[in-house]
Amino acid sequence: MKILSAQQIRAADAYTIEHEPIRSVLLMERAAAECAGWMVHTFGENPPPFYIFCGMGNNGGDGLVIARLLKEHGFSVQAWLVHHSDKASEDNLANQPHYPELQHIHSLTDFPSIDAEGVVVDAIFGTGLSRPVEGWTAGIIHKINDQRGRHTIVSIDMPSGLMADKPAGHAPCIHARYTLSFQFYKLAFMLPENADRAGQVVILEIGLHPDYITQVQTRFHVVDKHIVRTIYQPRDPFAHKGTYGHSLIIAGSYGKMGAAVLSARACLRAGAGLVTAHIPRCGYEIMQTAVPEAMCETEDTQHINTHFHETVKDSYATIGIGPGIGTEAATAKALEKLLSQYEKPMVLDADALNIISTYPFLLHKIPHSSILTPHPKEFERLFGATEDQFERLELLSSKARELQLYILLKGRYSAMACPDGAVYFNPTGNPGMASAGSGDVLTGILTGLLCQGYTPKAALLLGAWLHGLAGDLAADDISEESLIAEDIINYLGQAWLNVRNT
Ligand SMILES: NC(=O)C1=CN([C@@H]2O[C@H](COP(=O)(O)OP(=O)(O)OC[C@H]3O[C@@H](n4cnc5c(N)ncnc54)[C@H](OP(=O)(O)O)[C@@H]3O)[C@@H](O)[C@H]2O)[C@H](O)CC1
Ligand SMILES: [K+]
Repeated sequence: MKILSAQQIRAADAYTIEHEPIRSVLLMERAAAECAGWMVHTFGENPPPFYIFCGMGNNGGDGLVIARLLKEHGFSVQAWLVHHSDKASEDNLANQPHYPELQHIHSLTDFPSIDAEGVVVDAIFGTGLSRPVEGWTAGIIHKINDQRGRHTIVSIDMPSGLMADKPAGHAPCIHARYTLSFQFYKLAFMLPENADRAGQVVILEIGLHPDYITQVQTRFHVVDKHIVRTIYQPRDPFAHKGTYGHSLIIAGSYGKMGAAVLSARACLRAGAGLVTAHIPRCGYEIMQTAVPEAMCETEDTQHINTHFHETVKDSYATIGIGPGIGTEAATAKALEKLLSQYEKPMVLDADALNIISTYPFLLHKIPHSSILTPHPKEFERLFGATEDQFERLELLSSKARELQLYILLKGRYSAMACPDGAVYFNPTGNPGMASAGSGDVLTGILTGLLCQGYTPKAALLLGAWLHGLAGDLAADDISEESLIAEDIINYLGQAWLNVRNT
């Protein structure tokens, strides 16, 4: 799914009005009907009172229509027009008479008391916000946020105060429980700094013109079922274990053999034909017992150091390196030799990335189209700090282009930058996965997908999706709280079935 900028959304709006064709006030009616429908579906069983705050633009217009529709549905509704500007938009004005009970807010003192527990609908600003909100209007936003404990806040299209494609910094902004976003995610929703502003994002189809959506060019995308289904390749009925490649997992050290076990097992569950785990001697029994399907090569010491580069053969379809290997000087030396010698795309994570941030010249030795999977701290160590998360996104994208690598920056919506400048966000996953070993599993999955012949881009998008989906399926069964990395591996099979049957 494409992520459009605020300007592109306006253009989609205009294109739809001209080419469907449809009057703009009816497009507003359609968008608002989707919102009202969602509210009836979500709150309809025992409907609470609705308090709807409308702005002067078309976001406010949506709010006015929602107020009318919910009232017609028999809900208890109160609506206010927040006069932040002197002039209302045309479609806002057209809808005001259809909601005669409309009340007005001209200053902070007009803010009503809304005591009975209910739903606060924020329809003050949408994609038309052009600057940070100031003065008494900012005060209204703070007053609405103060109601968070008692009321459920639902924002229409955007939480008021947030700009779709610019940093909001500390500007006043609604903190919504839900954001009902029209047709597309906005870039701002993808960034961790806005997580508690947008809340849970629900995408509502409002029938914007498909021709515009198909032809519009955008760098940012959200991975969806359609993309994943297109990537998925069913297995060859005549396959043998050689068909799906042989991968090498280089992982583990004394006290961190779990990382190697998780990566190797995830690599197998992702579908690699054969897996060899290259590990220190101290982990031999552990690996052979925990993952009997994997072959083992060992080092004589407690760390990977002396000769792992010597074992690397061209017959390995790919390599996953990093989980738990430590950052000893000898390990760094061996990594350098490996990078000089191996030419196919590989997966680098964790300590492999930490070593590279200490010896940045190694960045230029990584085989093109390899996949790096840093978490935000590792990313900062590799590429430096940024002022805000929009800037970090640009840095991510420019590094992927410059180095011709795929870089996955871990997060709620992991951002995956491609060598051509495109950035994909992965929507699957949950907070239960923010625990030890989850990244080692991802390394294994990505290596397993590369190994069986998926292109690096396909492996990246599908791997991140499967990893998150397996975590979601596990959390549905055993809760986010008790989820551990091994559960992600255990539910990978169900995630595969889900992808296959979509
Ligand atoms: N996506 C679609 O196709 C559809 C979207 N709809 C809804 O329309 C809004 C966008 O509506 P728009 O009228 O362009 O903008 P807003 O309603 O978000 O806000 C515009 C008004 O806000 C004023 N403004 C802007 N910044 C500030 C500020 N910092 N402080 C005070 N006032 C501000 C602006 O006035 P100016 O002074 O800047 O002229 C406008 O009065 C979209 O989000 C959807 O909700 C359609 O309904 C359906 C199709
Ligand atoms: K809003």
